[in-house]
Amino acid sequence: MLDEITQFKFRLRLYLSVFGVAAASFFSALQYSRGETITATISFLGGIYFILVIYLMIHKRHYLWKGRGFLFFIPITILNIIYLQPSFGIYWAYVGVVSFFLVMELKEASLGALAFISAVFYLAYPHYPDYVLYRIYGTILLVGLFTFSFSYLIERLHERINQIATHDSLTNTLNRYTFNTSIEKALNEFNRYQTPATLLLLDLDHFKKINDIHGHQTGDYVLKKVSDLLLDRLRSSDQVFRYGGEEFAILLSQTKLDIAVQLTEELRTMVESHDFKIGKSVTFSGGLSEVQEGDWVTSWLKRCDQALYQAKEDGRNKIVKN
Ligand SMILES: Nc1nc2c(ncn2[C@@H]2O[C@H](COP(=O)(O)OP(=O)(O)OP(=O)(O)O)[C@@H](O)[C@H]2O)c(=O)[nH]1
Repeated sequence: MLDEITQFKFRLRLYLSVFGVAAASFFSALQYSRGETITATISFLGGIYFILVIYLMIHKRHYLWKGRGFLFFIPITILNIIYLQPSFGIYWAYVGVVSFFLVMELKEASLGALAFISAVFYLAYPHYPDYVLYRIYGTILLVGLFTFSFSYLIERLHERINQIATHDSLTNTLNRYTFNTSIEKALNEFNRYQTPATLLLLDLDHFKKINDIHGHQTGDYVLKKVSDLLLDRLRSSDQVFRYGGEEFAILLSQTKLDIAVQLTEELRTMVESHDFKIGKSVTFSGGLSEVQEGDWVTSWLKRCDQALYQAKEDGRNKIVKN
């Protein structure tokens, strides 16, 4: 769902850029034949810009300047048309307002559209009687307001779906789906740039007893609190995942094994010394392993699993590296 929305946005911007090339070529030729050399040159440069946008989108999956280059061509061309031919040029103002929200990010699109609307109002002012002018102003403002509202709603929904798709609803840590993609990415970065990374698998000790003695709600509270402690302590570049029921995974990017061991010891004592108000301390066991030459996701995970198993075997509340 999430990928579909992102891909739809990407494709829409690609098709609009193709349309931009066609429109720019047509208008450039037309304007040139009419002797409007300056306008023809702007349209021509617009066409080149859109070709560049399309090229980078197809070959690099990159959206040039986040669509900002659009500002220099479409709005300026429309304003120019309104200036030269106010009686029919004004119709393009509506298209101009909407197009900001299709090609740019919401904040920049809103500011751009506001500046554009002000310029349209200024250019239209001397050419229409009051009763027509107010209708033009009113309808352009409403189109701007409605388009902004829809775009705002879509952006909020997108953020919400993103949060639901990537996070665990109880603990607010990242979920298993995100774990798979993140671990692949860490492995690729190691293979390509030798960027170190250490993975920690962490399992709460005797968690079943907490559930059995204090009830599921208290169990949930403990899981949530442990996650909060971990998230508060770690850097934003580190990623905490809920790997299973009472098992977490922490991906420490740019971190070598020895540093990771020190950090995990700190996390272990932090959780152990926290008062969960259940009459005894909560502890965890952890298995650590750094990514190595020739690793696959499975081999890296297997080493962590073995280390975690060893930590449990050694009496729990322990950290083992592998
Ligand atoms: N409250 C709560 N409990 C959960 C959740 N997910 C898993 N559990 C419980 O976690 C417990 C895990 O039990 P075990 O796998 O035996 O592990 P343990 O009791 O921690 O024992 P060791 O790992 O060997 O130290 C089970 O009772 C699960 O029901 C959850 O989301 N909320």
